[in-house]
Amino acid sequence: MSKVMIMDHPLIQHKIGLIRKIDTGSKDFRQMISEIAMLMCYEATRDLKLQDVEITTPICTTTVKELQGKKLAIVPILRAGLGMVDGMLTMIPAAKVGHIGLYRDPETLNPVEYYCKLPADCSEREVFVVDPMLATGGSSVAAIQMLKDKGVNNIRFMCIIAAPEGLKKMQEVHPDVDVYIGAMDDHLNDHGYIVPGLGDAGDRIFGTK
Ligand SMILES: O=P(O)(O)OC[C@H]1O[C@H](OP(=O)(O)OP(=O)(O)O)[C@H](O)[C@@H]1O
Ligand SMILES: O=c1cc[nH]c(=O)[nH]1
Ligand SMILES: [Mg+2]
Repeated sequence: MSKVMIMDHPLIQHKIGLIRKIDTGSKDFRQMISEIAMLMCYEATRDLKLQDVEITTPICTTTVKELQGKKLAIVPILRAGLGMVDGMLTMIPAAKVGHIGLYRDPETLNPVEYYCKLPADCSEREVFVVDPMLATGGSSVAAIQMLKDKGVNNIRFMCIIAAPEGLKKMQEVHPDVDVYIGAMDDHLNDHGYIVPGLGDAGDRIFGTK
């Protein structure tokens, strides 16, 4: 079964409180989504493996640590996932970035695919899929399936707000995917929005409503 990590860092909790407020405008919302993604990336990469390497300083030779194993890629789910990319890249500047375009049909709540462009060597990388919202789970479960269909098998998923319904679905369909959650909310309303949530993340990031 996958690992689920719910963030307990005070800075993350504080910033999530700010983005929930109805009065927080796009500029501040965007800025804080990016900061939260950076802090969550720091926490979610705690278990990356290190190896010893010999180097030479200006003074002598010594042994230092460097990351071992697979290189990383970040795959935001469009649109709202785009808001998390800058913060992730601040922590992992050498990561490659793929994009998966999905929107949720407002009537059926089913995800509709419209774009997919991944790094050529994506199947050899450890991939962080990012989207601020895990609601019914339809979008993130479908995005991860798209990656698996292209041979990617080392996947983690990071969201800022999750509903229990979405987490349950993710664990049922993709039990191999570790999930990093900023805050666990209460439930979904009749329109599939997370309660208390923060509204429509994409619209708030891009100012489209
Ligand atoms: O778990 P689900 O029920 O699938 O809902 C979550 C999805 O809904 C939102 O995207 P949306 O469809 O609003 O697209 P957008 O990012 O372009 O606004 C959100 O960013 C997730 O991708
Ligand atoms: O609450 C929700 C649910 C889906 N997508 C969002 O942006 N917000
Ligand atoms: Mg949206």
